[in-house]
Amino acid sequence: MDKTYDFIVNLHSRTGKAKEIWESLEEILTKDGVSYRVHITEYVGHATKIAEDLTADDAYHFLVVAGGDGTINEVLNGIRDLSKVSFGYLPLGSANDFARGLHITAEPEVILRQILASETEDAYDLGQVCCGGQTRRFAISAGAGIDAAVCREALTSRLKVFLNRFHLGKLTYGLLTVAELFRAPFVSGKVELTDGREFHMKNIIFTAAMNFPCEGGGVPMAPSADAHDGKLSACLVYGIPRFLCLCAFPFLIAGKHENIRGFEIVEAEELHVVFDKPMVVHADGEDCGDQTDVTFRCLPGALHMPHLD
Ligand SMILES: Nc1ncnc2c1ncn2[C@@H]1O[C@H](COP(=O)(O)OP(=O)(O)OP(=O)(O)O)[C@@H](O)[C@H]1O
Repeated sequence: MDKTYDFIVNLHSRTGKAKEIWESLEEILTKDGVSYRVHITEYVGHATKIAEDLTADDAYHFLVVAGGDGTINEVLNGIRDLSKVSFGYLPLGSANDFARGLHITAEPEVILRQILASETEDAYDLGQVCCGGQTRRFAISAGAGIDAAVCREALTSRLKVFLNRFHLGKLTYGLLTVAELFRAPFVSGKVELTDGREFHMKNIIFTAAMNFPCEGGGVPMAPSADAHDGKLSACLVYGIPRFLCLCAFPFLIAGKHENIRGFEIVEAEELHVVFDKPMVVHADGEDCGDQTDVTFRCLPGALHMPHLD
């Protein structure tokens, strides 16, 4: 099989730091005589278009995404048929929750060499969110409520740009979360799981459907989420006063929130959530609008990645 790699690169990831890392990676590709093409993203949403165009035929494709979690989500939502794609990943973002979930900790140069040397693939679950007439895939998490509102704010946050300069980008999420906690509307709703369980929720803070344990730059919403089990782990937070929720955040950040009042972690192949007022919804931090009816679903083993030694 012709192994030409298509690199989809977001030079704007990590507030532009990705550019210099990518330049050193491209030197390796040139020096090693690798057969490859580079597709640099030029605007928000471009990675989806690039992936759509690359996978429009019936051939098998070796894609490698170089960027952050937002770029991964865009590419995932452009791929026509996931079963015909090998999905390599070079973490160049600021939150890097996808890399964290995969336990990819090596330097990008090392990961690149591992991808190029890989002969086999590993399959991982993905998530899918359906709401407001749209269907989006997600790799890490999707959710409604405060975490989604924070993602919306973070997309345009000057605070993130500022903090990224000091390698403190993930602090953005903490600061924005405290602000959102006290300005979010009071919403009630119901969650139905595939096994028939139902949760009736008042004063919903958020519902986060996790494929990997962490979102928001390492916050372990569902510490035991496993992208090999065919299920999503949902963290439901509701029914507690907001100041108590704020007091519980250190436990959330430490991944010790499971037994705290107001925090519930449930596993399911699918969750259907209905709210009495619109809540902000996100998929991997990408804004899915304000919605009242949302379905989160697991797509077992849908993502094929080069096995890294
Ligand atoms: N040329 C471009 N100009 C401006 N924005 C772009 C461009 N190309 C891509 N983007 C946008 O940059 C956003 C953020 O990129 P990405 O997620 O890769 O990096 P990050 O925010 O640093 O990482 P993380 O999501 O892990 O925190 C993406 O949502 C994408 O739409």
